[in-house]
Amino acid sequence: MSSANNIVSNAAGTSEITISNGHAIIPPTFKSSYKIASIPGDGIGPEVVSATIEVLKVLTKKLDTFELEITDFDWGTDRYLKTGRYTPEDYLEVLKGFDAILFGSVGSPSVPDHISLWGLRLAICQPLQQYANVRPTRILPGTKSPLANCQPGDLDWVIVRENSEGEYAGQGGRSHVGCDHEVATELSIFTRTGVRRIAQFAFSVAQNRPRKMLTYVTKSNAQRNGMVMWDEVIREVAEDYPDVTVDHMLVDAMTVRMVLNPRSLDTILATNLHADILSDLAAALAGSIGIAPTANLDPTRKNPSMFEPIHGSAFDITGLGLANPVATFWTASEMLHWLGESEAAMSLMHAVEKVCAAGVVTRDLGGNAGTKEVTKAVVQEILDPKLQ
Ligand SMILES: NC(=O)C1=CN([C@@H]2O[C@H](COP(=O)(O)OP(=O)(O)OC[C@H]3O[C@@H](n4cnc5c(N)ncnc54)[C@H](O)[C@@H]3O)[C@@H](O)[C@H]2O)C=CC1
Ligand SMILES: CC(=O)C(=O)O
Ligand SMILES: [K+]
Ligand SMILES: [Mn+2]
Repeated sequence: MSSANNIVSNAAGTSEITISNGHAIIPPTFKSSYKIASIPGDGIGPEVVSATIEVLKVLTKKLDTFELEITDFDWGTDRYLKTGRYTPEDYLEVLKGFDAILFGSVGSPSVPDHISLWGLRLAICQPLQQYANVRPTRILPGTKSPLANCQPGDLDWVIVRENSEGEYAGQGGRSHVGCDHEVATELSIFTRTGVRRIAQFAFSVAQNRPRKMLTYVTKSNAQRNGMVMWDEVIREVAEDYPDVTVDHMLVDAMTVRMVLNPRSLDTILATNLHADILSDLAAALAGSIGIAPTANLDPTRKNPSMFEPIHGSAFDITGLGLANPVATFWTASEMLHWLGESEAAMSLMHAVEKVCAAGVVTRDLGGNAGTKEVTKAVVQEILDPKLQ
C-alpha cells in the first residue's frame, strides 16, 4: 500500500508534520547532520537562497542540536548556455545522496521558458516522484491582504497540488511545424494511482488540521474524462476519512470563493495546472507572492524532497536587492519540518513573523526594506536569546 504524509500548518502559524496514511507511518529519520543540495538557479533564485542559507547557518549554530551540510550546485541557465544541459547527466544519482533539496527558481529571458522549466525543475520533481506539492498560505503578522476586511486568521489554507502528471505530463507534440495547418497537442494524463495517492495525501493533511475540511477542485463539467475520474477517485478515498468534511468546487467558481469567502476554505486539493494557478492567487490574497513556500514531497521518502518558493525568477527585480526572501525562509522552515527538526522550523518561522510584525518588509508587502535588511533582521531575531 502506498503511504502519504503531510505538512500541517496550524492556525497559530506553526507547522508540524504528521506522517500517516491512516495505516502506514513513515517518520523522518533524525540525524546529527543533514545533507542539503542547494540549487539557487536563475534570476532572484540565488538572491533568496543565499539569504536563506545565511539564516540557516545562524539558526543551526545557535540551536547546536544538528548540522546542515550544504552543497551548492551551479545548475541553471548559465550552465545550459555553456554546456547545453541544465544539469550533469548523472544529476538524479547525485541528488539521491542528499536528505533534501533547497531550490530557488529556474527561467531566464535568454532561454524559452519551456526549455528551462523542463531542463531543471520538472526534470527533478517528476523522476524523483515528488508527487505532492504542498503550498501553505496565510497572512503573516503585520502584513495586509488586498481583500477588504480580511485579517490574519481569515485566510489560512494549504493547497495540495498534484505534482507528477496531469496537464504537466509533457505528452503531446507538433506536426506541420510552421505551416498554416500546423497542429499541436498537449495531452493531460490522469492515472487512478496518481489521483488516489494525492487524494490520500490531501485527506491526511486535512485530517491533521483543526478544521478537518477538504475542498477538491476540478473542472468535471467541461472536461468529461480525466476530471470525472478525479471526482470519482476522491469520493472513494473520502470513505477512509469519515472525520473530514469534503466539498467540491469547479475551478472557475473556486476563484470567486477564494476572493469572496476565504474563511470557508482550509485544505484545497487540485490538479497540477489548476493548483499552480490557484496558489499564485492564494499568495497574492495573503499579501504577496513573495511570501509563499512550496514543498515538493516524495511522501514515501524513497527520494529526497525539494523545497522552493512558489515564485519564479522575477526578471523585473533581479539584481536590484528587492526580492522578498520570506517565501524562501518559510520554505526552509517547511524543509526543517520534513527532516523532523520541528523545533528549528518553528524558531525560524517565529523569527520571520516577528520581523514582519515589526514592519521590516520588502516593497511587495508595502515596506521599504531590501532583501539584505529583511535577512539581517531575521538573523538578529534568531540571535535574540528570547526567541523560542
Ligand atoms: N518553480 C520555478 O522555478 C518557477 C519558475 N518560473 C519562471 O520564472 C520566470 C518568470 O516568471 P513569471 O511568470 O514572471 O513569475 P515570477 O514569480 O517570477 O514573477 C511574477 C511577479 O512577482 C514578482 N515576484 C516574484 N517573486 C518575488 C519576490 N520574492 N519578491 C518580490 N516580488 C516577487 C515579480 O517581480 C513579478 O512581478 C519564467 O522563466 C518562469 O518560467 C515561474 C514560476 C515558478
Ligand atoms: C512552474 C511553476 O509555475 C510552478 O511550479 O509553480
Ligand atoms: K521557485
Ligand atoms: Mn507556478
